[in-house]
Amino acid sequence: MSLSVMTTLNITQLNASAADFQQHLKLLLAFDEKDDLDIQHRVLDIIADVRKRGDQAVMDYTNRFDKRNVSLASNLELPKADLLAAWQTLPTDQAHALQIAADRIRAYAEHQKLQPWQFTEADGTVLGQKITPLERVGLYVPGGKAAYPSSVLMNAIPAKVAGVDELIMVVPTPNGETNAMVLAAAHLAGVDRVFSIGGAQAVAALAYGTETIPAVAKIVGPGNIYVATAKKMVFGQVGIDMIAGPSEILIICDGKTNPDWIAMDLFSQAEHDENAQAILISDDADYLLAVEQSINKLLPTMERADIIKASLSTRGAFIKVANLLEAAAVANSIAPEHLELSVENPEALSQHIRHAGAIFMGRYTAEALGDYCAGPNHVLPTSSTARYSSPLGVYDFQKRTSLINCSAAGADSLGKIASVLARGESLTAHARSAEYRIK
Ligand SMILES: NC(=O)c1ccc[n+]([C@@H]2O[C@H](COP(=O)([O-])OP(=O)(O)OC[C@H]3O[C@@H](n4cnc5c(N)ncnc54)[C@H](O)[C@@H]3O)[C@@H](O)[C@H]2O)c1
Ligand SMILES: N[C@H](CO)Cc1c[nH]c[nH+]1
Ligand SMILES: [Zn+2]
Repeated sequence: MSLSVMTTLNITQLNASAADFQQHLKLLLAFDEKDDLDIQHRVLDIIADVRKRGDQAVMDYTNRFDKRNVSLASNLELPKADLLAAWQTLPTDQAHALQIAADRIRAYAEHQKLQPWQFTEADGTVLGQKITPLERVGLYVPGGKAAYPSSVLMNAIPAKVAGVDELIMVVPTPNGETNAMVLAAAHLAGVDRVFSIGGAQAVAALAYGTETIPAVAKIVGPGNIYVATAKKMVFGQVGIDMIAGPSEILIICDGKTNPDWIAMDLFSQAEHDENAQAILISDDADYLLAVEQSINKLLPTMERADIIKASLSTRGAFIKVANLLEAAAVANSIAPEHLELSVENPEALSQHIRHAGAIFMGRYTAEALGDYCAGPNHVLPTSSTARYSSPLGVYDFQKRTSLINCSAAGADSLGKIASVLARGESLTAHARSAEYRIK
């Protein structure tokens, strides 16, 4: 198949019926292997350095990557009074929007709470599951190329609903400039402490702790490729929610949605990051051309045109399919973070979707609404990890513990089974421990 230049942007064009389609799709979805390795080495070095030099390393990387001039680690923490002041002085429209978004995110999260359960067997043995909130969690709020008050709410509110004791937030503040909405959102959501650090150094500090930054049990939240890589690397030392890296949008359109709307939906995720990925699938070749024209018309009007252009030309694609069922199959093999079904009957098509972080149904459901205020969490799995990961939710901040309470009769009957299995494993202490309790 030929990869041809479709727009002045050089958006990759693929045809799903071509013999080498899967091969090209794989290339499109993967990050460049060499870049990937370079990033892994860089992140590994940063983590090792933070483990070794603690606060001093965090300050050095913060000064370097965020263009700061911090020489006292305590200055990395933003005073709680600043969070309150930001909330109190926020323009009314912004405070109102944050409050409505927070209320909707909380209302949705309340449905996700895991509940303890137990059942009693005929002989009186009780089996169950206890639910416990995590003690202290780290919330990563991105801040390199944009400020993300919405990510403060999306991280903190489910943690609060779960009943987490202490919420530690990190957010980079390039050039030392704090964002009033980010601080206000931290106050509104009940974040306990905020440190103005980001990137791999912030993830390492939360994972291992430094003299100033407390170690947490789990790190959640989205970030760029450095953040996502660092989270992967500290997993085990701490829990992580998922790989929530550079944003992605996949749109399936039947050719009947205003092409300007679809072009802007693609831009909406491309504008996050040069590494973001925006893909359009349609069964209508003329429609793909119409969206191409919209892209070329609208791009010069975008403030973040450079980022959008870089994202669309390196990681974007238009995919022609024979029909919408084939579109669903391609979507499943991509397993995107966000999937828009901009079609006449989204419910029917959604029945064929197995892998996506979130599905936006119908022409009116712009993915951007989900980013801010629809209610479901916008922290979502990227890089095809929606094959096995789910959106951030209350359940990410809750632990399950099994409960077993044997009656004497239960110990007798289970003891006999355990004894046989234990002797089959040649684990005699196990067998005898169970046998002591046999009547
Ligand atoms: N998947 C999701 O749920 C979700 C949600 C919101 C945002 N996002 C994504 O989050 C990301 C936000 O990225 P961002 O850059 O604006 O903020 P960020 O906070 O993720 O990253 C900024 C940090 O990256 C580090 N960094 C930058 N260049 C570096 C380099 N060359 N070497 C080492 N470290 C370096 C710096 O420490 C800096 O503080 C975007 O990719 C966006 O698409 C994803
Ligand atoms: N689209 C991002 C998740 O990939 C979330 C976000 C926050 N603000 C704007 N968008
Ligand atoms: Zn977004």
